[in-house]
Amino acid sequence: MSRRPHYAPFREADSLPRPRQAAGPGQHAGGAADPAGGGQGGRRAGGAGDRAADRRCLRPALRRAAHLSRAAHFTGAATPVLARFSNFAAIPGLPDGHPAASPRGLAVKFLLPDGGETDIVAHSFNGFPAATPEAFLCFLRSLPDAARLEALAAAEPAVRRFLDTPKPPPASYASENYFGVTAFVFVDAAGRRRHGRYRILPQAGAAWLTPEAAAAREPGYLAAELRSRLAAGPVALRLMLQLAAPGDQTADGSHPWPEDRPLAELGALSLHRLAGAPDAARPDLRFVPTSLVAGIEPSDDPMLLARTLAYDVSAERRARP
Ligand code: HEM
Repeated sequence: MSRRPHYAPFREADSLPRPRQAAGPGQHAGGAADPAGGGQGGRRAGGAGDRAADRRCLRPALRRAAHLSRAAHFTGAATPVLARFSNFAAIPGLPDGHPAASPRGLAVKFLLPDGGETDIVAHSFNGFPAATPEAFLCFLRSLPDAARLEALAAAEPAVRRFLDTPKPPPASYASENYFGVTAFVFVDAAGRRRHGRYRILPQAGAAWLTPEAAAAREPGYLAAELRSRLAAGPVALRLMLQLAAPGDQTADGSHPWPEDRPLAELGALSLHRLAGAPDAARPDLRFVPTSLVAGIEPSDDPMLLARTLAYDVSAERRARP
């Protein structure tokens, strides 16, 4: 099915709703991953990423609002988007119900009227096991060795929290909460600057399976569920922005801000159908957190530069014949 994208601003009164509780993800699963080779998220060249691009991309419609940023897609008409759901761990063939498949990823590309693009890359854990690229490399290198990983967790609270926080398998990619983790600076038309972190939340609320129930499902149950869900109607998600309070640190995505920070509603994402060619077949398709437009600027988080470089290397390798 295919519908024209639609987009409409929320009422002003809706733009700063009360904070809501983030979903509680669950137990970690490791998974060897090499940032240069494809890294975190299971989208390495020739691996699960290709499959994800083929089966889990959507060309949806975005309906949104908000006045926190002068970015064109926050202030104009409906903006088409392309989204990709994914699993953690760069392990081709890993079943969707495997513990190492969490956290789940959701990347969104806004296809702007002037031909430009801007991306959001989010995952289903409100944090990250590392605050710096060096610490993330250390984490990745420790994954194959349980004793080394445990020693790292004992020394690094962010690793401990990532491993110990439950990350239950979702009932659907569309029933998971996604966190942008990295802060950005949002600049409005008057030049006012505020730090914020994206969240993408299911309109109908989150729903998870028990690990046992997920393990009993078919290996690709999430892709199959998404396909049948879209045949019945659009996936409805809320694009939110958690706003920093004065003094909140903005350089460390491994530390979430307190839940009492306000959540602004930027708009509604409506995903209508699986992407067809040429989007699903684009070998160079990539979602990069520093693909920004006027009105959204990078924060002082050092991960941003490392991610930009790593995602480009990964996408280039994937595009190679
Ligand atoms: C230094 C830190 C990081 C490195 C080196 C890294 C590396 C990578 C690489 C190489 C990819 C594959 C990109 C591609 O092939 O197109 C990727 C994808 C991804 N990463 Fe990271 N990552 C980092 C931090 C993060 C953080 C903090 C998050 C939290 C949201 C995150 C979430 C994701 C997601 C959701 C994807 C899949 C995006 C897609 O579908 O294209 N990563 N990462």
